[in-house]
Amino acid sequence: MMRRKVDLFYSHVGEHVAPNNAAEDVPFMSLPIYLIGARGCGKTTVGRALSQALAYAFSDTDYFLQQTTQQTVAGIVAAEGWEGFRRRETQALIAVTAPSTVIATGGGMVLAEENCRFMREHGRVVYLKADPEVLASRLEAYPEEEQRPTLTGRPIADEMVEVLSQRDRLYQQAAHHVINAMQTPEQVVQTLLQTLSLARAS
Ligand SMILES: Nc1ncnc2c1ncn2[C@@H]1O[C@H](COP(=O)(O)OP(=O)(O)OP(=O)(O)O)[C@@H](O)[C@H]1O
Ligand SMILES: O=C(O)C1=C[C@@H](O)[C@@H](O)[C@H](O)C1
Ligand SMILES: [Mg+2]
Repeated sequence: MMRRKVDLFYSHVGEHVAPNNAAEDVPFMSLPIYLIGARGCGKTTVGRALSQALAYAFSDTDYFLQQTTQQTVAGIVAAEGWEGFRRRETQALIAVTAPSTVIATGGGMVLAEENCRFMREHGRVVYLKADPEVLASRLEAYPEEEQRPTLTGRPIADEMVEVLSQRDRLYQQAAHHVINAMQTPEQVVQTLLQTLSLARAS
């Protein structure tokens, strides 16, 4: 099933995956929607709800990685370092990309310029933006350390300030749209639907 969807975008030559269909070949209505933003901004939570509202498929690069490797994020990082995780994350992004799909990305997806370029070329990119204090309070409530091993070794609140100071610019640059993620998940979905339908109409 996954392979069939992926083949709509890619031709597979041996182990190599070569893009042959960028966004201009896919009707605007069916473009994949990539959700980007820091840990805890709601990419997974909101992404799943948005996919239901649009009757789209839903994929999550973190889940894809964990399913295909049968390891947690912490396990991959322990075995291969963050460098190995980031390499796999780029492959996961390509593998889950398909028309009519909402894609929740990992919080560090924008660290590689090639990932940003790929997302912008293949779909619509939405930044779920939230203040570090809001993100920290969500993550402190549900740390899920196997999915979110520490990035800096610092307490969560300090880590979120540091991470956003480095990445906010990258999220902004990669995004077609920036959405306030400090609303309830239902409100974020409604804002997303309005923003995307306005973009489709223009
Ligand atoms: N809009 C929201 N309002 C309140 N809580 C939220 C909201 N969005 C997500 N949460 C909560 O924040 C936590 C993290 O959400 P989620 O896993 O969706 O974030 P994420 O952006 O996918 O993070 P990661 O980058 O680690 O995958 C969850 O406990 C979720 O219930
Ligand atoms: O912000 C990050 O760098 C990360 C966020 C998570 O989604 C996972 O992709 C992983 O824990 C790394
Ligand atoms: Mg997530």
